[in-house]
Amino acid sequence: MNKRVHVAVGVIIRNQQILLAKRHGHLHQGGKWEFPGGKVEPNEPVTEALTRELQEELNINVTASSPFMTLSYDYPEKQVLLDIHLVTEFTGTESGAEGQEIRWVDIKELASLPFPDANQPIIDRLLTELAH
Ligand SMILES: Nc1nc2c([nH]c(=O)n2[C@@H]2O[C@H](COP(=O)(O)OP(=O)(O)OP(=O)(O)O)[C@@H](O)[C@H]2O)c(=O)[nH]1
Ligand SMILES: [Mg+2]
Repeated sequence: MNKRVHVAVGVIIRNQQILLAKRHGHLHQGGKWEFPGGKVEPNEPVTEALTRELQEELNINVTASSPFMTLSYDYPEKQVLLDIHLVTEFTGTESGAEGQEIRWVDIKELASLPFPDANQPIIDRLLTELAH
């Protein structure tokens, strides 16, 4: 029996663009684009996990965020609970602090990129609610 992995995920938005990172090839769902984030530690508040992960992965400091949606998804080998937050303000200059490729992408372009299977509802909502 595996436990569902709780993941803090940041949809970082600025000027109609979203900041994506490419997952390293050896990781789960490797080679695909992702919204930066990572596992919530035991007893850690999710917003704290979000801030910590984006500091570690992008070297930025989140200064404004709001809950966007949660999503449970069962991969054959792993069950995740994605706790997705919109990040609307941050300080610092983004970089791939763990050697990963990063990219700002127009919201409308999201539909044409490969994401982990769990992400489809996020993409759909961003396209219908935030693209203009
Ligand atoms: N960060 C992130 N993880 C996602 C997304 N979609 C998705 O299915 N996941 C899954 O959520 C899980 C947790 O992500 P993660 O980045 O913390 O995990 P990881 O196992 O690579 O290790 P880590 O704890 O060292 O960061 C992974 O199995 C990943 O495939 C997404 O958009 N962003
Ligand atoms: Mg991560």
